[in-house]
Amino acid sequence: MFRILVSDAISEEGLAPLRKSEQIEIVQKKVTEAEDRLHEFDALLVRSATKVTEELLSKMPNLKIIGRAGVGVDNIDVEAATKRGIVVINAPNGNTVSAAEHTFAMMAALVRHIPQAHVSVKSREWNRSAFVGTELQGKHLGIIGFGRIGSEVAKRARAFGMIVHVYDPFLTKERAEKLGVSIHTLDEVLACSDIITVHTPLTKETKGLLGEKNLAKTKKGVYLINCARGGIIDEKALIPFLQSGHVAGVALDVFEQEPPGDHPLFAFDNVIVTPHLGASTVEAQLNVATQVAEEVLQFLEGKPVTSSINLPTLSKDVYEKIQAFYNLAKKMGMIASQYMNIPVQELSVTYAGTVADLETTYITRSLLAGFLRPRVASTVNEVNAAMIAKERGITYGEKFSDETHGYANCISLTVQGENKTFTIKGTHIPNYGDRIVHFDGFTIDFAPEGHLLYIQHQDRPGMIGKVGNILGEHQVNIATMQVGRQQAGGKAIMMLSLDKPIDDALLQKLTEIEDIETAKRVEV
Ligand SMILES: NC(=O)c1ccc[n+]([C@@H]2O[C@H](COP(=O)([O-])OP(=O)(O)OC[C@H]3O[C@@H](n4cnc5c(N)ncnc54)[C@H](O)[C@@H]3O)[C@@H](O)[C@H]2O)c1
Ligand SMILES: O=C(O)CC[C@@H](O)C(=O)O
Repeated sequence: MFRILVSDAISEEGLAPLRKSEQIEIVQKKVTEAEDRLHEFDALLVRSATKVTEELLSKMPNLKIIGRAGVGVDNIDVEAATKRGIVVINAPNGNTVSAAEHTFAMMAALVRHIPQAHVSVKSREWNRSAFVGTELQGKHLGIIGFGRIGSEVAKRARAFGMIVHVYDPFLTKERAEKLGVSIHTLDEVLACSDIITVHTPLTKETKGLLGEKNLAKTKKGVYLINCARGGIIDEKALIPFLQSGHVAGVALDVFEQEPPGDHPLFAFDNVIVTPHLGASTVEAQLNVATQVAEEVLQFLEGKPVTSSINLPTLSKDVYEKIQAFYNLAKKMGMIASQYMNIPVQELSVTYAGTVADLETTYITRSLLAGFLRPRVASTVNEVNAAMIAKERGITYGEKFSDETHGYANCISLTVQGENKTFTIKGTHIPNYGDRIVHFDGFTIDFAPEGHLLYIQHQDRPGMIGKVGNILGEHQVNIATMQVGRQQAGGKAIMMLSLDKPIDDALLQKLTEIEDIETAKRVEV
């Protein structure tokens, strides 16, 4: 049974695909109400209210995936989730239009004093002169952050006859031209805009972006809008600019602390606010819930998720192409790790042939996860393998070569350990399977699966028989046996696949056979 905790209000209709599965149990409770079951859940679905902290994750040891029904993941400790091998996914475009429309609603409300007029009329006043506003047409709109929502706001601004100025350090010229905007510096946007709206994520760079220094660069009489994340506009720094009248009005849908409680900005009549409603439409909530539900189902079926925050995103087509190599690489990593049962400093993966043209980043992550799995007690997967490798001082890199050793594709792994370098090469043969074709300096050909027994020995007559006899005496059946040698009478190896694993005593007995130099178990 796959258990899912839904701890924020997520569209029931959107969750329908999950409810259809008999293998899935959905529990809709706040985290604080589900304390007794937190250890059971495989998935956690949230919006922005639930704070997914390191502490919460420590109470959810079975958690495999966190689904964010929205864009921003600043309420999720992604690093802590990654360290635990937990995939974090979001719904990046499900609420874009709703947020852009809410921004515009706030903009119009701000410049036409709609909330204030609403309260006035409901208080039985009819004070029309008190609410003279300004048109949006012809005004200069500064957009800070030109991603999904910022670009949708720009489209609507043009429809209102506004002149759009954009600041986004990551916006390429090509995209700017494609979207019909010119790129400006932040100072230019601050100096020329009648209205400024922010649409960036909350990051180290954007937190307090509109603080005292940059607010001072804005035009007197500027209007400010934040429907992105609390803190991008520094709420405390705003106060003197509101008191002096430099800032004509502010519209906030998001706050540094949510809920904001009794906030000093609420003392200003020209500050209008909504409770983080940018995504609160029927359409947006259906979109984000559906997207997250579909991603969780994909994950459950062992298929790639397409909107992961902490994994390379793969299309279904790409995933199908790399699947075979993803499995081969993982097995190669597991074999190498067990064979080289010493501390290692570096893994170098070389791709040749058809595999070299694929999304090798994901394949390398799979190999790394396979290498670390026998060495790490906690969960190791493609999500956290890179982080764990770094923690253990293991570097890794990819290379590409034309040398396929006569195969259509070849993955070579070279492991650099203390005073030992080990190389293993593998290939995937469609409709046949995976083969290891080179092992620690020997040419060989074996399937990387099952209970493997590696033996290095001197090439003498009868060696194979001696090993076979001892295994037979201990009721251990040999499923397959492959041999390799560097030259007649020199060093040679056997790679046996056994029907069951052998114990330490039998392994020791094998190493005591004359002319046997090494015997190692490898489980794949
Ligand atoms: N109020 C709501 O309910 C609501 C709804 C949806 C999204 N949001 C928030 O709105 C924000 C934007 O969402 P989006 O989907 O457009 O995200 P996005 O990732 O598509 O766009 C963000 C843009 O900000 C730019 N950016 C990043 N750092 C910047 C910086 N230092 N200066 C200027 N630009 C910078 C990026 O290049 C990107 O183009 C996010 O914080 C999201 O959480 C809020
Ligand atoms: O879930 C919400 O209501 C807000 C979501 C929004 O802030 C987002 O980042 O997608």
